[in-house]
Amino acid sequence: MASVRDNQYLDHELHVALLAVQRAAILTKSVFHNHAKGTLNKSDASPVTIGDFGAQALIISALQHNFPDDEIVAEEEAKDLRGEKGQEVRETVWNLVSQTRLENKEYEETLGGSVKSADAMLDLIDKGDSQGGGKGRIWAIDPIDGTKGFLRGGQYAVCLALMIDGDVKVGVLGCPNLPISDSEPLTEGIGKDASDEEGKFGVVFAAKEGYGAVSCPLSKRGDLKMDEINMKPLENVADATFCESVEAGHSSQGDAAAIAKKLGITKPSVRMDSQAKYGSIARGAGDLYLRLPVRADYVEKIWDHAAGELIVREAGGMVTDSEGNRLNFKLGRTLKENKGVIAAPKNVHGKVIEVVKEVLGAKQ
Ligand SMILES: Nc1ncnc2c1ncn2[C@@H]1O[C@H](COP(=O)(O)O)[C@@H](OP(=O)(O)O)[C@H]1O
Ligand SMILES: [Mg+2]
Repeated sequence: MASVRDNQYLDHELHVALLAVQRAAILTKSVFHNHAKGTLNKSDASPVTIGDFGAQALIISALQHNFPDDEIVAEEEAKDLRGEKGQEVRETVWNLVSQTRLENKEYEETLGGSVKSADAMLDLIDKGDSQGGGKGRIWAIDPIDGTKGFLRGGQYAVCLALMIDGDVKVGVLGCPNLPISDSEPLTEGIGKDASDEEGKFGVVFAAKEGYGAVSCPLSKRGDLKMDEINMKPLENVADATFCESVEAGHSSQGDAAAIAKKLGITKPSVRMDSQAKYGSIARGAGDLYLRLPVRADYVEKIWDHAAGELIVREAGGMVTDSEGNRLNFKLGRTLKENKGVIAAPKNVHGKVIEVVKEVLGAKQ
């Protein structure tokens, strides 16, 4: 198979996405260390809010500079930052956005450099209002996925994906709190006391459709020392390690336990927030990702899955909803036709879906 590094198809898109995610992750890390740990004085803004707005502004700025005609579906909007009421938060976010840059000047230039003004920053944030759909080039952004994990010092991810005509073609996940090494066991997080030092934690996952998946250490320079990643071969599904949400409201932990039991799985689940779950199984640190609907009326958002879904597929896995259907990114900002997500190595995915259907079917 051609490698994600040795061809030119969507190369510039992948390059910009990798740099943009790294720059945004520098901002979220700084928000965690300077704000989530208590130095935010007057706070009607949560650290999550500040990090979300800042990361979204920086990513959209890079996309607009390089691909001005592309549409963008992003989670946040700038409404609450405008006017007198939004002044304090706006200034905090602007401070961060105007100060955050990659240490490598050439890379920073590729991203178009700094945002010009606080007003320009608000307009950039609001460029993420596309309604999505199955036509043309559309980027999906989740500036901080796993907001609860972010606050706990657990896992979170800066997520960016490019869809062309509704198919995910490029996906990048920045996971500041995952171990760099692809061979480290699954971990929930590094905790509130984690140091900001590079070297042990912080990884970027990336994939281009048809060309495989890679990981590289997250760096302040934006360096891209990428290694190919693959899902771990799994002959017997009973030997699997599975991951699921920390939040019981996001995925039914009871159903997951029942499914695991029926599959003969004896290892306890690893609970982690965000699309770090997709990255972790893609690099073989775990085998399955089970996301089982808790509320029938919840619709998954495209920015919560686009990048991770491609990364797992390109690492040799299969991703579907709980009925075995591929996730459909052509329907707007949400995955309105899909319920739940099941990601697994190709050879066992069918078996897992069989059991998921049995367990969920028995509840009806
Ligand atoms: N009832 C629900 N069911 C499933 N997912 C939900 C949910 N409520 C919120 N979410 C989504 O779950 C995401 C986190 O996923 P996970 O549980 O895997 O960490 C959230 O992303 P944000 O953290 O960006 O808001 C949010 O979009
Ligand atoms: Mg999210």
